[in-house]
Amino acid sequence: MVSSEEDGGAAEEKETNNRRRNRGAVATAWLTFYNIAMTAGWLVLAITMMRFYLQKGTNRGLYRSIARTLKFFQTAALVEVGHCAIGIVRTSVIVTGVQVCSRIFMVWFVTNSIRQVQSEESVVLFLVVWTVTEISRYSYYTFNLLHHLPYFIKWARYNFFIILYPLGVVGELMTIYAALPVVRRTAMYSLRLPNKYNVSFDYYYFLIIAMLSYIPLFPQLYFHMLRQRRKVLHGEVIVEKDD
Ligand SMILES: CCCCCCCCCCCCC/C=C/C(=O)SCCNC(=O)CCNC(=O)[C@H](O)C(C)(C)COP(=O)(O)OP(=O)(O)OC[C@H]1O[C@@H](n2cnc3c(N)ncnc32)[C@H](O)[C@@H]1OP(=O)(O)O
Repeated sequence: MVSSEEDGGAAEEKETNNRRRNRGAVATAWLTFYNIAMTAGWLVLAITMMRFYLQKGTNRGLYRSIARTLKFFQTAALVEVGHCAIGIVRTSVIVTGVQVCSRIFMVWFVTNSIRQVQSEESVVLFLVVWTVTEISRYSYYTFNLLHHLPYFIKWARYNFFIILYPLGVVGELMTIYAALPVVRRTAMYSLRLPNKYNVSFDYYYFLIIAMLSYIPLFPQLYFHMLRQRRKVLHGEVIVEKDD
């Protein structure tokens, strides 16, 4: 439901201020520390990727050069699901969980595990998209917590995703697609019968199901962000169903 912009804007601002007051000093300090650390981590990734490309002029070996940092900072984002669960951040556990888990899956179980896809251009595509997204997202949260939010950071946070989200999805799907023949050939992460657990699992089909699951899940994340954009940039009050 969307009410008039003026009334909505004032009510939203009041609600946001109340929420911030109720969060508590320890939680605010933790979130500030967390967001600064994550902004720094993704900035390091951006600089490492740029330096690598400028020095080598190719994306061959680029993933290996950032693998440890990427795995650390992307895995650390699991903490965000905890933030929502304990209520220090007012975001849906499900929306955050899907976003974070799909990224962790891409890093650990596709790109990191399957060496043959690491030089694909699609890997560079999603890495660049994630990096730009995360630098603007975490710096937005940091400046917001410090009550000094430059407008261009707010603008970037709630506009870049319009293009970056679909581009990220294209990069991820193309990478999984490139992994399929390798997974089929090597039968990695698969369990064939007969075995002592009497269970079978085929990672090849799991990857196909993962790709298909973008069809229902991605629009939900995208429309969630479009609603956030209307709320933050245009002050609309949007009543969402709780999880
Ligand atoms: C097991 C394998 C399964 C595989 C299946 C896969 C299927 C997956 C399908 C979908 C895949 C998508 C793939 C795309 C990947 C990409 O990322 S591409 C790059 C572009 N992406 C983006 O732009 C989105 C980035 N992600 C997000 O923004 C979030 O993760 C989100 C959960 C989607 C949305 O964030 P949300 O928190 O709901 O919105 P905000 O407006 O940012 O925040 C709401 C309020 O919460 C406060 N807040 C949130 N986090 C923090 C924080 N860390 N610190 C402080 N505050 C925080 C925020 O300030 C808001 O509060 P108020 O200001 O009080 O309103």
